[in-house]
Amino acid sequence: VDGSVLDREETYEDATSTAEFLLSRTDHRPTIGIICGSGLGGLANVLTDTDSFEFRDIPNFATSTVPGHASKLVFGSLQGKTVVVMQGRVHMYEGHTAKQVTFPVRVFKLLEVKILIVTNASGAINRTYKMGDLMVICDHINLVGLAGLNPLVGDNDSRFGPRFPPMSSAYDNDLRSIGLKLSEELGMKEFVREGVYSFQSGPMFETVGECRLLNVLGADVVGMSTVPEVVAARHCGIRVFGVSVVTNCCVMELDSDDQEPSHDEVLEMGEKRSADVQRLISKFVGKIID
Ligand SMILES: O=P(O)(O)O[C@@H]1C[C@H](O)[C@@H](CO)O1
Ligand SMILES: Nc1nc2[nH]cnc2c(=O)[nH]1
Repeated sequence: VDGSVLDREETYEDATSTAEFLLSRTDHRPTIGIICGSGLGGLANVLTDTDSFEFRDIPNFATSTVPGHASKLVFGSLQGKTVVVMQGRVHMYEGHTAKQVTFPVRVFKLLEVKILIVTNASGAINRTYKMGDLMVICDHINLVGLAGLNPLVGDNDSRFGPRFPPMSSAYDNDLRSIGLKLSEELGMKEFVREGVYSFQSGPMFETVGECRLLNVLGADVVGMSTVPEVVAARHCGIRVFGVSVVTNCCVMELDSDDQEPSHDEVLEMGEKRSADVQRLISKFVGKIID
């Protein structure tokens, strides 16, 4: 079933039936969920003992139309832990609602996933950041969500979580510390940062004025995903760790010679950094107590 054609809100019962569908087809019982961003899906290929499902074959899942997002859900082992990996994600700019975009996270909850690792590609707003940097996400600015487009709008099903969930420590402090320490041990200190991810709906990249606005607001990078997933995860009590690959630097001056962003460039840089992201996430998964 292609979730993009569903014209109703996904319910707790839908998530339950999707979880039951998956649990009846795999013996894996993951405690860690991972979502791979643009060009970063290679992580799923390092799992062993895998069971793989196309999104289009999973009831109630939407399928990604974006190059660099394979649309596969892969269960398997990574560093001795059982994980479930979304090789690619769906985005709101593809026409999906916030609830469709976050449906897999709610299914993860019903699979008894305790920790969600989110990855994405982003553009640098912070002028000290460079292309190819990795940023451990410590906070987000949910411009889309503040304007009312977020997965928690509508009836609240308290089986998932409370009506008014806090978001002031959305990115788990202990997990961030572990991630940053491991990045140092892996010799990545030179290009690993910690900062704030801002979410705009896309699919257009930002104007110069918008980049300057985001800079004033305190954003370090900007992207088109992740935040709805994190909101849904925190709502249902899943702890979150996030890593963003800075695939390009946002254009901050009008009429400058700076290169305009393109999805090809995003994919190219994502794939270039993919091995480092895989090393960091693999080591992280091996280290954390889930
Ligand atoms: O899924 P992510 O956030 O990694 O994808 C980014 C945002 C857009 O989907 C796309 C722009 O190139 O890459
Ligand atoms: N919004 C946005 N998303 C991105 N994803 C990768 N690069 C960018 C960018 O510059 N802007």
